[in-house]
Amino acid sequence: MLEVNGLIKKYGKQNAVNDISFRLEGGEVVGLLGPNGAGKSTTMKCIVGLLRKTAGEILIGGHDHLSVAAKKLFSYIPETPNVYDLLTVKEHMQFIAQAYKVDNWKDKADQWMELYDLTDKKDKLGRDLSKGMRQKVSICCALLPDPQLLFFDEPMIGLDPKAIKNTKKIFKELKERGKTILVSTHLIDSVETIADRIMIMKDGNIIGNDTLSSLKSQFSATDDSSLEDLFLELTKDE
Ligand SMILES: Nc1ncnc2c1ncn2[C@@H]1O[C@H](COP(=O)(O)OP(=O)(O)OP(=O)(O)O)[C@@H](O)[C@H]1O
Repeated sequence: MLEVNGLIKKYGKQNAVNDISFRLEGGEVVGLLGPNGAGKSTTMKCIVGLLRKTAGEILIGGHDHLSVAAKKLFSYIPETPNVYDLLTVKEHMQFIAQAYKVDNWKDKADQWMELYDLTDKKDKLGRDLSKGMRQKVSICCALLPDPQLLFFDEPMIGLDPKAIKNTKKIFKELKERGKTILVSTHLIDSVETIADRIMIMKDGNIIGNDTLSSLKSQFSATDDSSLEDLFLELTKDE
């Protein structure tokens, strides 16, 4: 579903992403972890075409990632939600529904807005929404087209506890429905139970990419050590 080969992204002379390669098979859920500045957001932004890559090849469903065919396959939830100042919550849904030709969009949009407590905010303008509400709108917009592949960059940031709980539940449901998910997060427990694989980045490199149990055995962690213990061990400065 996703193939990244030799991705390099430089900001000026600095390599933010340092020649990384990885794949996501259809139906896989992969947790992308790493300390601040590791290159997680840069990697995602290059994949979804928001940043121009310096080098490398990225294929989505076998199509170049910048092609329309690729864009039809995925949704992206950015680390900072961008909403349109002058569209209401409902108009955001309508805009996405029309762009992605979503059937029966009103019922689907109502369900997502209800789940994220946005029903009574549906006529509020984007510019009048709180940070958490913007994040909720961003998530609803990404879920509405029901894409095969979802990129979540720090989806829990700014969400209230109920929305965090719902989002974890949605991850589980999406996984059960065979969706492919790449989720970057610092809330390690939010991916520990659902991720088929964990990818750990540090200084622009992938320093671990395997199932949790394989990572534990590779790095001689004990069976009862958590993903958090493993993460801290792998990313500690020498
Ligand atoms: N627009 C930019 N211009 C210059 N350098 C940047 C820019 N954006 C990111 N960087 C640098 O690229 C590196 C990777 O940043 P990135 O935002 O991808 O990390 P991250 O893993 O997502 O971090 P965080 O967990 O803090 O969100 C960092 O060293 C950062 O300072």
